[in-house]
Amino acid sequence: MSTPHISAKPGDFAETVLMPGDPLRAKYIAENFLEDARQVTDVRNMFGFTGTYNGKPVSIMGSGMGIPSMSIYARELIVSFGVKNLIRIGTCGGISQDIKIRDVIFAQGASTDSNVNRARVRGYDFAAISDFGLLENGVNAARRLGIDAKIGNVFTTDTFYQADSEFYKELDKLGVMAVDMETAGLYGVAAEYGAKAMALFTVSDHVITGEATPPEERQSTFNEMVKIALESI
Ligand SMILES: O=P(O)(O)O[C@H]1O[C@H](CO)[C@@H](O)[C@H]1O
Ligand SMILES: O=c1cc[nH]c(=O)[nH]1
Repeated sequence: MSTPHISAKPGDFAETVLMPGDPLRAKYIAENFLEDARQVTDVRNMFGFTGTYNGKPVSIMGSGMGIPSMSIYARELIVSFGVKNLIRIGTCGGISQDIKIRDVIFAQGASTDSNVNRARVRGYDFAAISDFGLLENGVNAARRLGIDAKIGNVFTTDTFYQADSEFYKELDKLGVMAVDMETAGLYGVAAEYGAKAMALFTVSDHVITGEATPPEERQSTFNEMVKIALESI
């Protein structure tokens, strides 16, 4: 049973899917963290894999960048493949002064400059929030692993190259911790189709201070986040 963007059979995906933006990161996780991993889809090179972690079935699939791409894959996974839990594992830009590069952040909620969630509620505001159970499991897993993760509001933007840098300072005053490009859309799709969603990130750069993770360190901080996500299942 294929969809326009996923070529897989019924039962190919586990009930829980971890979604990095980059399909090559999905491949890396499958090869380095899962047992008995097999590739289940490769349409447009948006790779998806299913295997087990500590004996529990889990899938990993890329989401691509931005709300439209994430929304297509999330909707098809839920509606056509019976996926129940979608966990975004991404990178983000730090906004808050309290946030440092390499920190792990949980998106309790996601504000956005996108119109997709307003379109779901006749133009009104929609509070794009994480599923509480997935968030609680994730935070508990981070604590067990001794990782001091931050939890709060993030901003999902359609514009990676933000022209008005003052805007991030205004978000900082409102307590917004970080910026990404998918989470508000993921939370909206999950709500619309009756699935659970949660997002966590590693901070790859800071959009106000300009600090960035050295390339050689990116993999190890990314690994910490993957471990938290897998241990939370
Ligand atoms: O590392 P990923 O998960 O792709 O996340 C972040 O990186 C991309 C931008 O470089 C956007 O997708 C943003 O949300
Ligand atoms: O979406 C993102 C991700 C990392 N850094 C940014 O500035 N934006």
